[in-house]
Amino acid sequence: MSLKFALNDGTQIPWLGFGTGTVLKGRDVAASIKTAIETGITHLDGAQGYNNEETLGQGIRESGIAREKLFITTKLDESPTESVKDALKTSLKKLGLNYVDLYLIHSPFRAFKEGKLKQWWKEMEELKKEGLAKSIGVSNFTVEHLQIILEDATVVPAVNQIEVHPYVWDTASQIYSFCKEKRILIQSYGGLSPIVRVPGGPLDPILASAAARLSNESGSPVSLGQVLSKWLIQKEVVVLTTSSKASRIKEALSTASLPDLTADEISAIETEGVKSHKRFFMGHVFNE
Ligand SMILES: NC(=O)C1=CN([C@@H]2O[C@H](COP(=O)(O)OP(=O)(O)OC[C@H]3O[C@@H](n4cnc5c(N)ncnc54)[C@H](O)[C@@H]3O)[C@@H](O)[C@H]2O)C=CC1
Ligand SMILES: O=CCc1c[nH]c2ccccc12
Repeated sequence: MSLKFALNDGTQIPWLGFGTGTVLKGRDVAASIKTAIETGITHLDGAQGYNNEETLGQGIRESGIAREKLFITTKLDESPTESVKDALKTSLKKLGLNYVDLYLIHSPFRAFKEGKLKQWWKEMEELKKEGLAKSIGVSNFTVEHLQIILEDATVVPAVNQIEVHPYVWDTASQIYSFCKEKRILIQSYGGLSPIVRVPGGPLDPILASAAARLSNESGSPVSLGQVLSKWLIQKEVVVLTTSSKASRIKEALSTASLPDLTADEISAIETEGVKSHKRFFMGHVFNE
């Protein structure tokens, strides 16, 4: 049985999601999606803005897996040209689906500037009521953005998808704590940044020493990436990653069953991480 986290609306979400943004944005993802599903992925993360929802849907169909076995997310663009409902209907048509498991507001930036955050959230709540999205949530929201929609919300966002890794833990931890208190699950993206985007940083020796201990204990090789993902799992944070290689997907999937990191290892990862702030995605939100 693979690990799932509970959402505040009573549904469950697989801890690991396969992303179709970043390196896959604008590309034909059908083959990657089929490989991911055949390797054991059941959670797929898409977005209107990734411009590949058609081939995401194609990959799902070609995999032959039953719809109800999958958890599928897509996101409302930051500057949609249609109403929120029409935008989701367009996404569903492209995906070839009747509903998504999770629909997210991709970014608060534009709606916040135009004073439309509350109105967008009301429209999101309607979509959930109509069953077009089983769960609804947000992405790239700071505490300030969340507080605005929570003032009038009848549905608390199920998730907030943000950049989380040790090099942004100084700011991400504040959003994480607020969301924990409100029972909003955090989904992390960019989680492998310390090893894929800025390798050689102060975190590497700590990741290497934890990986060596876990390798000894589990009897099979554990990578630095798995240590980063294990850190997130132990915080009950969903991990979004991507790879066209079945071997890397297999490795990622096996992370949940590794022995736990110790409290000292977790503390060392966070202490070293916050010494070296490096943000890769949420600059448009935080203006850093
Ligand atoms: N809501 C938002 O604003 C954003 C959402 N996302 C979502 O999150 C997903 C994942 O984001 P990423 O930053 O790409 O994830 P990530 O930080 O896990 O990086 C993935 C990269 O790492 C490489 N990789 C994967 N496994 C590896 C391993 N074991 N060793 C070394 N390299 C490895 C891959 O080739 C890929 O280039 C996106 O596809 C998208 O769905 C991403 C960015 C922003
Ligand atoms: O998902 C990654 C970053 C992001 C935030 N808003 C958009 C819109 C379109 C593509 C990517 C993104």
